[in-house]
Amino acid sequence: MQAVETIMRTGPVIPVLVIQDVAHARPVAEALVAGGIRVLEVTLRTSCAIDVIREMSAVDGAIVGAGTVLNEDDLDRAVDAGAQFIVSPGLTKGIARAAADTEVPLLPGVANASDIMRGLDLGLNRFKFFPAEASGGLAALKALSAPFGDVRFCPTGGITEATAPQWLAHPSVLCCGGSWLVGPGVPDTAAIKARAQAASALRS
Ligand SMILES: O=C(O)C(=O)C[C@H](O)[C@H](O)COP(=O)(O)O
Repeated sequence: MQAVETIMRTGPVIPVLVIQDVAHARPVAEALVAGGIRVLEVTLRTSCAIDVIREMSAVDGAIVGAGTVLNEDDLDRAVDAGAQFIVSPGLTKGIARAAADTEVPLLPGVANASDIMRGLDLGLNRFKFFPAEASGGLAALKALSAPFGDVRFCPTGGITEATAPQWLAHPSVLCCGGSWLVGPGVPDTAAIKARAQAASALRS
């Protein structure tokens, strides 16, 4: 297992994936990897998500994790399917302990100073800033970075290809998350690859 920091530094954007049909898993993962995006967050929002993690994990070059992990049971199911990292919209002691016990990298969501302090108490200092735009946007992140100078973030929620560069320019930001790379429905793999190429070039 890689450290969560390594995963965050693999590329500038982590695509947040909501895959409705397991048949779409491989073509989507292949298109993203072909476009230079290797770290893939499969949200546990669909009934096939666990099978999607399994399928995508078989794609060469893909580093597949689970998102929308809400409890220890979700975490266990995702890890059993091959998830190499775990993303959660929030932070609970249960998830932090389960991730530590399983030695799976965890990227838990924080939205304010108290969330960050709870994370620090649990030995964590790499977080998803979620929901990034709705929680005050870049101005809020800049303000939070002042007292928490060693903390690094993956802002997610409301970020687009157009706004990602502003977030990535902040020194506390290692990468951004976003759903814009893969839309709903039957995947247009050429378009996904093109968006992945644009995303992977965002900070170079
Ligand atoms: O379900 C989760 O755990 C999530 O990760 C929520 C996602 O981060 C946001 O839904 C990002 O979506 P956009 O705002 O469309 O980029």
